Amino acid sequence: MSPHDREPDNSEIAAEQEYLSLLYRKLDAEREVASRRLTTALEQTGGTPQARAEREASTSMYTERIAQLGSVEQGLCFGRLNLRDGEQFYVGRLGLFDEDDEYNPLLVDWRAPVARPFYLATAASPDGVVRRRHIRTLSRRVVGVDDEILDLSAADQGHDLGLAGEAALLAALERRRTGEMADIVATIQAEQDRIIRADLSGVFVVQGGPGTGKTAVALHRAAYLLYTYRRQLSTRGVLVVGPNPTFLRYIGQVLPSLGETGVLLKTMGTLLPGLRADGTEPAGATEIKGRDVMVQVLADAVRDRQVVPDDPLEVDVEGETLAIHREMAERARDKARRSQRPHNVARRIFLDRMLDALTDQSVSRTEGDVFDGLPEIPLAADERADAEVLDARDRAAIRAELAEDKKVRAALDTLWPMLTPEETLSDLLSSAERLASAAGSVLEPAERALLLREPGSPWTPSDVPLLDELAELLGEDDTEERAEQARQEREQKAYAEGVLHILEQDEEIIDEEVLRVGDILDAELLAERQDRRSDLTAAQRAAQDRGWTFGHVIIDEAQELSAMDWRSLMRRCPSRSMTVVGDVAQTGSEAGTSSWHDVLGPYVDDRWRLRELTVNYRTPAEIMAVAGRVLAEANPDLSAPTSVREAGVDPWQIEVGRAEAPGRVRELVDGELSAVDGGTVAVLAPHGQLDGLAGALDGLLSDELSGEQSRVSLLTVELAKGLEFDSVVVIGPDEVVAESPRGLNDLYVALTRATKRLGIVHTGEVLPALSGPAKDGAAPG
Ligand SMILES: Nc1ncnc2c1ncn2[C@@H]1O[C@H](COP(=O)(O)OP(=O)(O)OP(=O)(O)O)[C@@H](O)[C@H]1O
Repeated sequence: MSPHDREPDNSEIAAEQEYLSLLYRKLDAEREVASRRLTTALEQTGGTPQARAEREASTSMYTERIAQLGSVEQGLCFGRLNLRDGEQFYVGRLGLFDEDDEYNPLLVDWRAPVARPFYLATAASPDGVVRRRHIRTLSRRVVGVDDEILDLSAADQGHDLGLAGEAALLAALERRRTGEMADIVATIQAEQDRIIRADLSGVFVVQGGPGTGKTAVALHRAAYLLYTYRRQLSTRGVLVVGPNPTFLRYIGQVLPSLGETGVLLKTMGTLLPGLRADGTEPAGATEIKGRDVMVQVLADAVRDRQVVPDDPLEVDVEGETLAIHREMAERARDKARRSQRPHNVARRIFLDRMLDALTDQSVSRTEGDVFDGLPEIPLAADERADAEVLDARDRAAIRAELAEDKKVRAALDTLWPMLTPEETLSDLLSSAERLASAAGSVLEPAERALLLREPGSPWTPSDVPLLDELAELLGEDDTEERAEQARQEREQKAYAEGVLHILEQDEEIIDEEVLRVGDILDAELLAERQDRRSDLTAAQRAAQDRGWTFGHVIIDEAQELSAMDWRSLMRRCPSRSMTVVGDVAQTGSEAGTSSWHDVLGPYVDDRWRLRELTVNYRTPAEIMAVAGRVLAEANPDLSAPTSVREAGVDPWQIEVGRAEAPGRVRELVDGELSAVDGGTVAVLAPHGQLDGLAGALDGLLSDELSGEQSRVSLLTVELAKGLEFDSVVVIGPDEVVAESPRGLNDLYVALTRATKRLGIVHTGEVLPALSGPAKDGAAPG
């Protein structure tokens, strides 16, 4: 507690309780209104198309409102500001207004500009705030209030780290972890707030050590942007990309708890609609597939599928033998390639040209046959045309027959096949020959051998950007579908124009000051509303559409992404409105980066902003002392963030033979479970020890089948990225380090997952970074 804090008495708690009860009554009343309106909208049937469209819009609006009102039940109001001019207002999860008092705010949404001093004001820079009060609640009950007095005479900030609402913050940090991330809306710190409310445009990089709140900040930023730029973002949606499904489950509740449901959460492995890429592969293969040279490899792989025959290819068409010559195919291929269209679209050009050539061949044969039967008569040039036996109609009929002929089609298919991204990539990666042809000049034979795999192997996350690239290179020949869609859109727009025209005529008051329908709705927008697809939210539509582009993209653990991943994500965000969150000291993937400049440069040059977070809210100082030594060895240029608190417990370390480890770990985990009293425990282990440990921890771990979440997790470091637990037991640190070229980074990640306790079980060599002078705590039991 800073020197300016004052212990409030019970009468203040009682007064806050009274106000909180008023807010909940208001919330209940709003819920009831929304439910009644929803019921009315659902009960109505029939009517004109316009009435139906309006009803659908009302139904989704009230459904969304009810969900939003439900999501703010816990922690509805968490703060109060008293300003120097005598004004006072309450800050909470959403805005509530008093209709009976000129819509004065009863509760201000935390994202509204007036709520900002709640997060930013300090004693040195009070921003008009005299007192900031944190209100702690449990369900609908006030359980405590913490005050900070921020007046002009208080020049001392009271704490080196400049924490706002220190008591409330520490209470939030001390809470037991449940396996799901909680929102931090009541205790956002000033350095975090500046990131959350940063401008929407451009690429914004948030670099920060473990536990500095990068993920929390990224998610609150999504909620803030959706609130502040709703009109802009609700049509294109926001995409949040995380490292793995476990992480998405961990953060899954944060945005709904802030009343936001319209965000699409994805991993790279699930980025493409309808494709699940959860296979595994050697780390070396992931690194190679992530390199930017793969763009060239894939382009060449597609060109390799555009074939010309060395020897004439003969095709029997109803007793006649037509020949596809090399030159004929080459001319057609050159023309199709010159069009610069994607492979499947350019195919049409190739086919047209080939059919023309085959038709010529067939026509001249037929004509030759006819003339062969006649005596030789020399013809003048102008007489020759008249002497053609077959006219244009006959030619067209022959061409149509050739186009329909199965054998002709099969022959042309071998030369320029219609391809899907999946078959192209699978064919490439399962053929040493194809790989040599497409990648011979950019990959060494040993590297190509690493990529080679059995046909039908499961897709891996590193395949996803390659499939995405191929989808671009191949394109879709959707000429007919597009013509039909354009026709429907024209019809809808014409109908919408008619509706607008009638509405404009109905407007009785034509006054410059009064908003007219046309000012807020144009025919295109109205047509879009008419479109059946627009019943879905932007996030739902985006989830079904590979080519969807988002209004904003947030990438967490962004240091893990490969050059090819970046290319895929940039494609989804042509506006380059992005929040990139990560820590280059935690990079585990060989394909990942250690420099933001390297990965962003190709897309935005140096036009990106960087903000750093420096305070570690998760890991206590005692644990960071150990982790910091590992970081110093992994990357002497980087420094670990400063811990906000101490746990009062030193990390413990023991040495155990590898064979006895599983049994011993079981005992240690039991001890940790009781030490964290209802909290969570994670065992982080190298791949090589997972099976033995899974056996030993049987009955304690989550059941994947029943979906039942347990308090104990057994994970590799890769899967623990971004997560946190009350107690962490790291097994075989030497093996964790040896398993990957970035092994020391992995160990740093493992050591920084704990909120309270850390134990280290050495099953081999004790690494120098861990055998230093740190005090050893006692292992439980
Ligand atoms: N202002 C805050 N108030 C309360 N809790 C906070 C605050 N900032 C961060 N935390 C908590 O600190 C923990 C770490 O936050 P988070 O996971 O976002 O960090 P991170 O920087 O993404 O970490 P890592 O890089 O290790 O994954 C979380 O439990 C988060 O809720």
